[in-house]
Amino acid sequence: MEKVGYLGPEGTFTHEAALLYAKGKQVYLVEYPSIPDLIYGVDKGQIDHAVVPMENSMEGTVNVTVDMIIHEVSVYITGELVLPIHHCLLAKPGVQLDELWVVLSHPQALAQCRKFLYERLHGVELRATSSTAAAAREVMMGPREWGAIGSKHAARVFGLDILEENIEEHNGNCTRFVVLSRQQSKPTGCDKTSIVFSVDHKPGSLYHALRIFAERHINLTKIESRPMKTSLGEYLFLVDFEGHVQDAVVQDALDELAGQSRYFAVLGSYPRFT
Ligand SMILES: O=C(O)C(=O)C[C@]1(C(=O)O)C=C[C@@H](O)C=C1
Repeated sequence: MEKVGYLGPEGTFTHEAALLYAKGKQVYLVEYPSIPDLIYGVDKGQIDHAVVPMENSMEGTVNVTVDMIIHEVSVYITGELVLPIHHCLLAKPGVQLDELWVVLSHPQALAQCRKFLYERLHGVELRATSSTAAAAREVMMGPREWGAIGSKHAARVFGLDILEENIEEHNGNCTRFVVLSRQQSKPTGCDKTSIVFSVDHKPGSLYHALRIFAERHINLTKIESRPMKTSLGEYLFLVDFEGHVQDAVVQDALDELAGQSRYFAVLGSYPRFT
């Protein structure tokens, strides 16, 4: 049976994404304590696939995920899942909001609830944890004055009360998760591809790179720059577009782009989440 890893413990949003990915498949879910552990887990062959958060509609890219895929491991993006993210304020049964003096959660979740924390819990100490469910677990074991930001599922798993629901700043809050695997996925006819490249520091370089897609009517769905990490001012461009690396038009475009890039790599082609 294939093994699918997720950021644990049970009750994280990544766990929800992994459950969605596993639906109708015969797979075995494996919990990992951090995103790097999870990504190394798939790279080293401990698991077949890893479900990791990639991008949030409010907070943008999950840098650790993107940077590890680009710089540290040899895995492909083979799937994507988009989930609505609704956060709750959780506490031990019977505890009231004004009794809380510490609130724990994953940094992404704390950031997505910044306004609520400022308006309703101003002055409380905010503590970062490895995941939202890890925060709920600590609250279950910790003093009564601790609260956590996490999902309804985490409240059930750790026996906590939900003091407030939907405390995220925007009700359209959602996170895009990707599936990482050691083998590339096959074309489905409704795919997306992620690539990364760098260009020379001369006028028009990026324009000429993007022109390759425009001329072939290839629809770009995301463009982002990340530091190359070698020196200040050196960037890698990450581009997502519709199509699969095995499509003739995409192959033609990528051949041209590779020929004029300083660095070029395909991160993977995968079925588009609809
Ligand atoms: O802590 C969790 O529950 C996670 O699954 C991680 C994570 C993330 O890193 O983006 C996933 C979705 C939400 O955006 C908040 C946290």
